[in-house]
Amino acid sequence: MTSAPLLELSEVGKNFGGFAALKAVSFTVPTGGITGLMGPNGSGKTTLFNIISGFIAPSNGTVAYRGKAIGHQSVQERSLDGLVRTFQTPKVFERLTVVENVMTGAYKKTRSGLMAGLLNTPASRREIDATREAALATCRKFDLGAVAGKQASLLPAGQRRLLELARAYQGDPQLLLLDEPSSGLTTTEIEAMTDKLRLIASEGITILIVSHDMDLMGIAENIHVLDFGRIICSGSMAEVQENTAVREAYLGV
Ligand SMILES: Nc1ncnc2c1ncn2[C@@H]1O[C@H](COP(=O)(O)OP(=O)(O)OP(=O)(O)O)[C@@H](O)[C@H]1O
Repeated sequence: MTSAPLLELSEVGKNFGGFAALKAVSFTVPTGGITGLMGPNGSGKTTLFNIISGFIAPSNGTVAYRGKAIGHQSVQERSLDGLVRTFQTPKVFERLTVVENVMTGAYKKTRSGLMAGLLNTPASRREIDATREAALATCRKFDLGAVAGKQASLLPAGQRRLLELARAYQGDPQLLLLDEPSSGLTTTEIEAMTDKLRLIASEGITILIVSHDMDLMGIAENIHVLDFGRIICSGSMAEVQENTAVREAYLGV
């Protein structure tokens, strides 16, 4: 018996004025493992991520998460339910330290929350200490232990990407949406990123990843390819690379 998909997109469309950025996009993301989303520039990948995470509403179609339509849920509600995303350009709190940045990933699930923390009650102090300890453990897991106390603005590109990943991980995701996590990284940094994604997936967290990077995309078990707002191919990396429509979309041949 196959289990229900974690995420199901049905006929999702998005119009910006008269322009159809997405046209009847349907696919599922199974629970567990890594699913990829590829496509040339402007094919609609970020628009689809924005719809799944709740930043924009689709013009048509539905997004179901854990078997339920989530169109009415805000970004925050989705994130509390374990649907956590990163951005093409890493969003890091520049003036906070690395560990403080990671702590912000967990605040939504603390009992007292950020505001109570500011009031400095004993309960909130204990909670902050526990949150900091957990964030430090995450820093070490993502090879950021040595720079945990450093201001985030001082990090080079590779560590910024890892920091964004660590912060998303601290938000306790069930489905992690990663938008171009290796963009701007060197080959060695991409290898480090790949290892961390494998580690996250091995803990049972499902990953949906957008990337242009064929090496990084090689870790996805199943890949969907968008072109001009439509899915033109779905399959393994080998199947996608062999597909004529994909070759035409990327190479124009
Ligand atoms: N808010 C908007 N208003 C109008 N058009 C938009 C808007 N957002 C996206 N588009 C258009 O929709 C199409 C898809 O854009 P999107 O950013 O989703 O593509 P992408 O595949 O993520 O591209 P890239 O790889 O360059 O990031 C593009 O033609 C883009 O210009």
